[in-house]
Amino acid sequence: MADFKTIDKLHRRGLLFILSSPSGAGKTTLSRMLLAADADIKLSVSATTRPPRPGEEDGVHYHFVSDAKFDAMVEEDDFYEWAEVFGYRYGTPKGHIREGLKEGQDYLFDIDWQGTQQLYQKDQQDVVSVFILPPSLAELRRRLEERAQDSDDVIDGRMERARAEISHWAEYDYVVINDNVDECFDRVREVLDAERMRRTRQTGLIPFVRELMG
Ligand SMILES: Nc1nc2c(ncn2[C@@H]2O[C@H](COP(=O)(O)OP(=O)(O)O)[C@@H](O)[C@H]2O)c(=O)[nH]1
Ligand SMILES: Nc1ncnc2c1ncn2[C@@H]1O[C@H](COP(=O)(O)OP(=O)(O)O)[C@@H](O)[C@H]1O
Repeated sequence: MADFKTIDKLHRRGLLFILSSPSGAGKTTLSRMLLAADADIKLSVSATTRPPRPGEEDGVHYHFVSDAKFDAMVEEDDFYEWAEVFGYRYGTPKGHIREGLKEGQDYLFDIDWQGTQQLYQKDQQDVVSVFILPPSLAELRRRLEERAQDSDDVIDGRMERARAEISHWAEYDYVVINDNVDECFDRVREVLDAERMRRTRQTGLIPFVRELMG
């Protein structure tokens, strides 16, 4: 008889796990927690024309590229999708995502609603999207100020955009409020765990059931 471990190792198709939120609601924090806690998911590193923030590493958080390089990547059809956000361009490189999915690799995307819509259009079956909401707009501003990475003007701009971004909440599969970060993280992991068990992703089930039925 197959024990739980065998069942757990059934082959499955990977998924494209999207975390979006208005800036400051906590998606970077949650992404880092998820990558640290879960060895089966890896970050899809975007290319951006935005300059690096202190502590950000090229090739780890983003591929930091010039405008000319980004133009060339668009020209060469190197992106799954790309969008302009806050005056800079951001794009998802195609890389090896298609092959990785077949092998059961999950990919994490920290992208905005425009990127989410484009990924859905390209590959609906593999996408699972989660929208993170702040508990209040006052708390959102407090977090942006506490992060201390932007000038007051930039924070005002991000707050203005937050309303527009929040208006896309209903386009997502799941919505989680990030009040207490640990509780929010638990919810996000529950979504990921359940989505991994979807019948259509468990490609090893057909041979398993065939053997089960003898
Ligand atoms: N469409 C799209 N959006 C992206 C991509 N990479 C990052 N973004 C979004 O660009 C926005 C700005 O990101 P960033 O400059 O890192 O600031 P953040 O808002 O503090 O995370 C965020 O909403 C990200 O989700 C990408 O490859 N494609
Ligand atoms: N649940 C939370 N409670 C309090 N502070 C939080 C919470 N989640 C994130 N933060 C803090 O808020 C700031 C913005 O979070 P960040 O993950 O950078 O947001 P985003 O990537 O969505 O712009 C950071 O300083 C982070 O440490």
